[in-house]
Amino acid sequence: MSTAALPDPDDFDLTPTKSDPDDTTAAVLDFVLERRRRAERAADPDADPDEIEDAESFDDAPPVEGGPVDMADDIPAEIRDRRQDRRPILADWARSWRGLRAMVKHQTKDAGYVVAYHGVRSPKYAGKLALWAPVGAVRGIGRALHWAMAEEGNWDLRQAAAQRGEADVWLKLDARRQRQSVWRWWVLAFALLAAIAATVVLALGPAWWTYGALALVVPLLATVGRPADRPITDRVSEGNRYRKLTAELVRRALTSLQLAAINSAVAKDPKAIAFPYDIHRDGPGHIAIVDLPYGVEASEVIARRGKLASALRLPLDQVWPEPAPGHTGRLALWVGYEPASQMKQPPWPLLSDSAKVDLFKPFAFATTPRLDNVTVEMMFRNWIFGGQPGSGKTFALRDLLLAAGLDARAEIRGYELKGVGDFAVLEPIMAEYGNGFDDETLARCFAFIEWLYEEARRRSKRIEHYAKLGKAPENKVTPELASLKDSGLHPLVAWFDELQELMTSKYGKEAGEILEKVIKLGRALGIIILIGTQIPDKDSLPTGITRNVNSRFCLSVADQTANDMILGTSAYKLGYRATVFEPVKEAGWGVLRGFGKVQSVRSYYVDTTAAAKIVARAIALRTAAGNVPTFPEDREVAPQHDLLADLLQIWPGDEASVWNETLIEHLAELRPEIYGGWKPAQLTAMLSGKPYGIKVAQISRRIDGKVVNRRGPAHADILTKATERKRNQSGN
Ligand SMILES: Nc1ncnc2c1ncn2[C@@H]1O[C@H](COP(=O)(O)OP(=O)(O)OP(=O)(O)O)[C@@H](O)[C@H]1O
Repeated sequence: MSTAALPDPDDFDLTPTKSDPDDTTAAVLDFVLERRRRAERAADPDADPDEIEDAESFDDAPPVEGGPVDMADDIPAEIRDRRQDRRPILADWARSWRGLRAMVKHQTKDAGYVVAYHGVRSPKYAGKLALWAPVGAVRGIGRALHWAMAEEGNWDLRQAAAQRGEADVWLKLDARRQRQSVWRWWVLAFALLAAIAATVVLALGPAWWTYGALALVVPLLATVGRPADRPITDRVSEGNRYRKLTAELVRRALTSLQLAAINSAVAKDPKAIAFPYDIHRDGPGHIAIVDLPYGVEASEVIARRGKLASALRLPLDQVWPEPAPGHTGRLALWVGYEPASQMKQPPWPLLSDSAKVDLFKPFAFATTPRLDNVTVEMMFRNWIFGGQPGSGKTFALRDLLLAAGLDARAEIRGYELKGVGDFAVLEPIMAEYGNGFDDETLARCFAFIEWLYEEARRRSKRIEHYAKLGKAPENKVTPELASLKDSGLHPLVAWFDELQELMTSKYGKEAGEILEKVIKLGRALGIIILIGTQIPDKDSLPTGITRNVNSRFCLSVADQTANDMILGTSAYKLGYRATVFEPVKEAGWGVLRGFGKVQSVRSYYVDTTAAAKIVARAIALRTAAGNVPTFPEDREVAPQHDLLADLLQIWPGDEASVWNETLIEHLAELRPEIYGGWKPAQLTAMLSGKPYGIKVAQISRRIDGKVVNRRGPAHADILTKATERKRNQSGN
């Protein structure tokens, strides 16, 4: 071996040499001597390569991942138990309905294929049966007679005895043959009688008995009669069927990747590629967990997915290598029964009539190649969808908006800068919607981004206020605050499809800077930014934005730069490559990052008709929650407030009149950004001035035995004014 001829001078073993266990004095190892000895052993062409290692230390069992450094006795039993890899009692496919269904479906499909394959060839098989069955009958009778005479073996022995002239031996052998032969003739005679009886019964019985017997006997006879190399049935062509994943196949594929580290390791030790678990069914396919040779990372194999598929002789979208948990050298190679492009995706769970969404909780967004459901979240997240035309980013982005629609609290505003109208179906539930790439739409979109920043600032004040009240322990929006009417902290979903149109326009630079700030500031405040873009270069999508986005879905892209721009630096090198997907044909497929392990998924396909149904349900939910008509369209004054309504809302108990000071305290709690810092005189002025004209009189209260006079309005006056105004408005 060439490596053996070039000993590495630094290749010494750091484990102590075996010594007398009772000898507690440390042995001094002469490194120079030891290296020379090793070099000599390694250079010896006759030396057993295994002996270069300590033969006793060689362990061909799969390595135990991350085992304890020191097997101390005091490791608690429950931890030791947990570390034991127990194989599940039931096979993977039998442990879930999904697995069971996939297995049954696959087996049925497979069996159906085999039946159809042979069915088409049945006339040919019938011809073969007709030809070989008579031959088989004659041959069968011949064999039966031969067997009954018991000459097999005996004849040769008798012949040898005759040649040696040993007559008594010959006679003994013949007597033995006769003894064997007698009972065989009896068996044959009974078989013959049984056959005659069966023929009579068949002749007397119904016709289908005869057909049944023929169906049994004729193929048997034909099998006996046919030449050994010409089977009656054709072999089912393996090419079109699923190839079972075997360890040998995986080994061969891995060694065909031209990865020097794998090939040299396997050349030295064929067990360098190990399988810690048996290859088993997993959903609609098989999975092989592979421990790659020492020092080889799973990502190196994943990056060569095309070569792997070639080595397995399978289409690319049937072969899904992924990093497996445990260590970086562990690979999970999943091979589907059929290419992912031919597998039918289940319908989106949110299409069901009872589906609701809570944006604080995960919801279904996509499926894996095994058709497992992948859930995602929107709260405290910002998203980028990137991909070339026809990759499916608009549809994927729309899925999220539809989900947001089903949370009645969510306010949705956004711009489609392509001008096609893919999002028009959502218009009834959107507070703001722009479509087009004309200057006016771009200007509105830019103004919207500016407003978002202001809104983020307003929200930060509100959060500060609620944090003081102990209602926002992490200075973040909580589900309770989001649900609190008029808290101004409900989820705000701001989306931009084809953002590159704005970024490359005259508004681009400023818009990019502001949006980056919004992304940074708004995440904790319930502002969710969703961006779809076609050209992810730094002009179309400022790096300040990409860097701060925490959820990414990269659909089919043309090159490494685009891939890394969306998924993050080095994603391509690590094996996360959306370049493997073809636009249009594999629309909806992409690499999802930000939700546990990075993986390839396909977004749920929801066409516009299905989308319209979801929107209808969203309208019903929102009407019930009082959010239709939608959130105020005029965002400049958002959030809108109404002093009288607010006063009625915060009015303490059933007091007839309340001091201004007390009212301001409560008002500031409700809307800190508006009423925070108000003075009693200001409230008096607001109420008594236009348009309300409410009397704010002196109210006497006895505090600590003393009479205190302060100004404040009466509940009845405010209620009267509010009702009057409402009546006037509805009369208009
Ligand atoms: N998840 C999916 N599954 C199956 N087909 C899909 C999926 N998503 C999208 N498609 C199909 O791909 C087509 C293109 O999708 P989409 O319009 O979202 O692409 P795009 O990336 O936005 O392209 P463009 O930039 O040209 O608009 C759709 O018309 C749809 O038929």
